[in-house]
Amino acid sequence: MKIERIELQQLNMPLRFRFETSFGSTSIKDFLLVSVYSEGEVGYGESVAMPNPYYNEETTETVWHMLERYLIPQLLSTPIEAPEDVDRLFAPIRRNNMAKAALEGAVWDLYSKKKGISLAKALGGEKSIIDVGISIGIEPTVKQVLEKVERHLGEGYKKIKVKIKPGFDVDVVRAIRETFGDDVPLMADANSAYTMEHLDIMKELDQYNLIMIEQPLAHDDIIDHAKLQKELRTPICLDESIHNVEDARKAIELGSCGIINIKVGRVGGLTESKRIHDYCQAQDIPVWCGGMIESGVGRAHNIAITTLPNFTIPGDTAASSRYWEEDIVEPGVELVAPGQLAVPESPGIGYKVNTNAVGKYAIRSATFRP
Ligand SMILES: O=C(O)CCC(=O)C1=CC=C[C@@H](O)[C@@H]1C(=O)O
Ligand SMILES: [Mg+2]
Repeated sequence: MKIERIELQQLNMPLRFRFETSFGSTSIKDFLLVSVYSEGEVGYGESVAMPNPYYNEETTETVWHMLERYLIPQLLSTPIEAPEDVDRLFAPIRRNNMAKAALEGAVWDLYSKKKGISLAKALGGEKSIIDVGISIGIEPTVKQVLEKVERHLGEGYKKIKVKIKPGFDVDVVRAIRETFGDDVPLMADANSAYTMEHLDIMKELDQYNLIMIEQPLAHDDIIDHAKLQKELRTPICLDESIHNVEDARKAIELGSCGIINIKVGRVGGLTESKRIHDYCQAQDIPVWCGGMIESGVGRAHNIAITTLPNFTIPGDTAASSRYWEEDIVEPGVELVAPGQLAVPESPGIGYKVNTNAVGKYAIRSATFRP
């Protein structure tokens, strides 16, 4: 693949709502778009790092730095045939997974466009339709969470995820169960807001037939999660704790989780996402695709990876219109049936990037050549 030029753009896109988790809230999406140009084709990737290092250690600025200083120069000076070569090329650099994933994802898109096949197909995906759920942030009141649950159930979303934190947990889950019944596919995500001192709260949550409790304990822990899992019948799902297939193997061997959330950015790209998927499939551990409030580009990558067969639980990839007045892809990612997205069949990510919209939201850009 002869790469002629790589463009890096920082975008600030206003969100249609304020998204709050146990570690902060945001109403502007600050992220990087990577465009890789080669012989008339462009591949797109998106960095899912947040502006501040609270979800993980990366930020928009650290990703820009890693791309500019290390990853883009390495890619521009090394001949590559396939996206897996990019994964190998970046392996000696420790962590900085979101930076690696942004560029590797753009190469996957480019590669599948050159082959004339969809990204889903290039990854070995099988589905033509995927089921999706929705992630509801922490709201000022339980009543406001209930209103959102009602709206999104009405849209047919196949899984409701609610964010919890100490003081905003059992009440939320109980109210949802009392209002909407036991059949609603419901889960809670704690973003590491609890410790083993909160075992009583976890045991209370265990009574509500949740599909899973996501990342209750520390972001860097798998030992206490294993202890906690022994106390609960609800499966624990790991998000922040899993950065690669080795983390997945160790967590599964220890019994720290029954489910894994694969976020392409957090694990360093689509190649590593596939490895984790394959390993979990062999171990009978279901996976699902977590969201990072992506623009349409990241959303399209999430749709593609979700077509692999062991993605058996609906992910967080909700419709573009939930997040954006105007997405940077056209048409936006929209439901084709209640709670379902169609997997594009056209080459690459299968969505056209709207360069006017990109220009409107761009606050910084740089171009790199071999
Ligand atoms: O709608 C989405 O894209 C999912 C958003 C979501 O739940 C998350 C996004 C970013 C960081 C976290 O707060 C969180 C998660 O942990 O899954
Ligand atoms: Mg999470």
